[in-house]
Amino acid sequence: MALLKAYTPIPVLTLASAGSLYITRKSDQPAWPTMPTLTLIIILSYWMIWRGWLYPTYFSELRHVPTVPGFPLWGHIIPVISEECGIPQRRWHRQHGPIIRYFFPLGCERLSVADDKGIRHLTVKNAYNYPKPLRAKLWMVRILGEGVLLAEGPEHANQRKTLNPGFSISAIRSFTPVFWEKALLMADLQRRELDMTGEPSISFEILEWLNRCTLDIIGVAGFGYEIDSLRDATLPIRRAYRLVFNFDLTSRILHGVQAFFPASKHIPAQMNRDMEEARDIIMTEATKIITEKLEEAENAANAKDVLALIAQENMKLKQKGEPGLSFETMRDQIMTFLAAGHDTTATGVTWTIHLLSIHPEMQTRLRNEIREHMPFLFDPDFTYDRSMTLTDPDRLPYLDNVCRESLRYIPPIPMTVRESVADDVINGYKVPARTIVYILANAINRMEWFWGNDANTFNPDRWDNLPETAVPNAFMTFLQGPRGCLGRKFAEVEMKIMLCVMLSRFEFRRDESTPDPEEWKMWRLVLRPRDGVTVVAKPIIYPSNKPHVDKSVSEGKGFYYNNPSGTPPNTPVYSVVDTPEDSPVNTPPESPIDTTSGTPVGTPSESPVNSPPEAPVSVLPERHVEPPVDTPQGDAQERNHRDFLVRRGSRLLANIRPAMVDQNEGLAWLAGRRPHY
Ligand code: HEM
Repeated sequence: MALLKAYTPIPVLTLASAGSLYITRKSDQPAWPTMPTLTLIIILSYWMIWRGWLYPTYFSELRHVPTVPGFPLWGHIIPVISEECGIPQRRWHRQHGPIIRYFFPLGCERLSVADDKGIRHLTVKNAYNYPKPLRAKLWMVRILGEGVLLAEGPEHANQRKTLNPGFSISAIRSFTPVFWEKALLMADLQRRELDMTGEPSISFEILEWLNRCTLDIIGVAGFGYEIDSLRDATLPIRRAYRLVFNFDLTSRILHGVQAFFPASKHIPAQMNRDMEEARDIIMTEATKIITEKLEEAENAANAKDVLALIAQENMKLKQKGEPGLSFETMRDQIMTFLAAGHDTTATGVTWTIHLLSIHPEMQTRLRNEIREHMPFLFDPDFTYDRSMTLTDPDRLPYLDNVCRESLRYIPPIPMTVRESVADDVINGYKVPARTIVYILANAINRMEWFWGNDANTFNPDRWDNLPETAVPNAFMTFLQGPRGCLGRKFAEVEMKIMLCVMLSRFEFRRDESTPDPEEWKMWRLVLRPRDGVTVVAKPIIYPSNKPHVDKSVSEGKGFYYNNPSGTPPNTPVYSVVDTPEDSPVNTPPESPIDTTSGTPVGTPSESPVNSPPEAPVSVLPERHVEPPVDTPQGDAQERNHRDFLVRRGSRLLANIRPAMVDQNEGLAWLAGRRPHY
């Protein structure tokens, strides 16, 4: 039986050849063409009758799993490839329950798991029994490199441990000035584009803008490296990612084929040439980053960016007398972060802007909240430089709700695929080794048994009043467990800051002359709108002069608005000071403990960052004006900022410190907080 269900064609081919040789000899027929013909007939019968019908129907160990009706020979490939990724499974789960079996052609069995217990088993309890299938890895490695995303087992655990400090709350706080600066630069450049048209509003394709913005952010925050694609959209690195996401029909077909037959990457097709070109460009950029920045990173004592962590790991190994990390390992890690760290967040923000553009009342409500907490963003004279510390975006409850809901409703990574290494049991069903299992965020995030009857509705307010069934594993956007997204908190803060800036600068409505992006969601690593998202953007503020982006922005010196001279203007500057490190707002709340594994449910035990801090939901913190104070941490940033103000002779208009949530209030919301996603 084991031989007959063998997955590799070699035993089948050997058996078929031996069989045909035997028949040829017995029947006294000439070897040619009898033997090859017979071999072919035996192989076809094996695949069509045994693998495509008898085995999955009557013999497979998975036959007891609720199965989607259909004939295994051709399986359910048509809905799977013709519909949006995850939609057919969403439907099948509704019909057949939380664990289902369906087929790819020739009786290839697939499982999809969509209940709390099953997901926890796959992602937390027995996560290392479910690595990514080799085929999927071979397909992704060309663009992502062999970094932490594709490493497995102890190698993965080790890499993750090395990289974890780069994604701690304090590290992310140190990156926020970069988020602000790049988001403000993007808005300023968009505004300049609008002003050049002389029209009162402009149609933007925002996915491309956001991709450039997030690419520049990961460049600086991850590697201390200015990519500056916001200023130059034609940079080869952006072209590389555009090539990867080419959605013409042949590319789509070939990408599909490659997921199963990696050797098809050698077919001389345009898509393969594009992928090779993209890979070359990305590798060249990653090589440039290492060459230019590694030495600097090695000497940056307290830096926590990805490159500094790689450099420190490298030095540690060398001090132990080991050869250190190979150049390829370091380069691949950079490739992983370049890809994983930019397209995902850009897609998430794009979908959020789209959803807000079709729900204007939510957009207005969110803008009002941003105005209330961050009035400086609406001040035409506001200027920014990296030494300023602005309001923590985690303090805006409705913003938090909108982001969570948008990421639930359209998860940028709609699915992940795994293959069991050893026999296992999920929810009482035996899962033999080499079974392909899917975790489909785009199905799970909308299951009624988690979210209630309105699971299919975009409703940010649900997060204020979640049903008890909405457990952490109901939200699979970032996955969970030791293979969950390492950059989750990074992405959440980045996303919020980009939204604050964009919504304070523009009012967005859908451009009705373009196709509905929700109807054309295409999946290639991320679930993106095929033609991007085009929105009509109308500016919120009209300063007396035209906005001006000073070249010093790209040199890391700051964002100067409305100031053609390029020198920081002598105008009021708001300094909105963040809460100190020890404030409950910045403390990651605990997750419920999984009694079996002893780890927080749905949270990788070694990663503090999968638990975003939550803002108080019921009581908005009061704000009052107070003079700048030195925090116990000796907030150098704040001191620099004060020096900056003195140097420029600027009048400090307001230094707003959001009222610290007092001890009791903090405890109250910690006790009554909502489940943590
Ligand atoms: C909204 C934005 C994002 C989403 C939805 C997202 C989602 C995910 C998901 C679903 C995975 C698991 C993939 C799999 O194993 O199949 C993942 C892994 C990962 N993500 Fe993210 N991600 C986002 C942003 C980021 C950012 C900004 C970074 C880095 C700065 C990042 C770094 C990573 C890394 C390194 C992994 C691999 C983790 C591991 O295998 O241990 N992600 N992400």
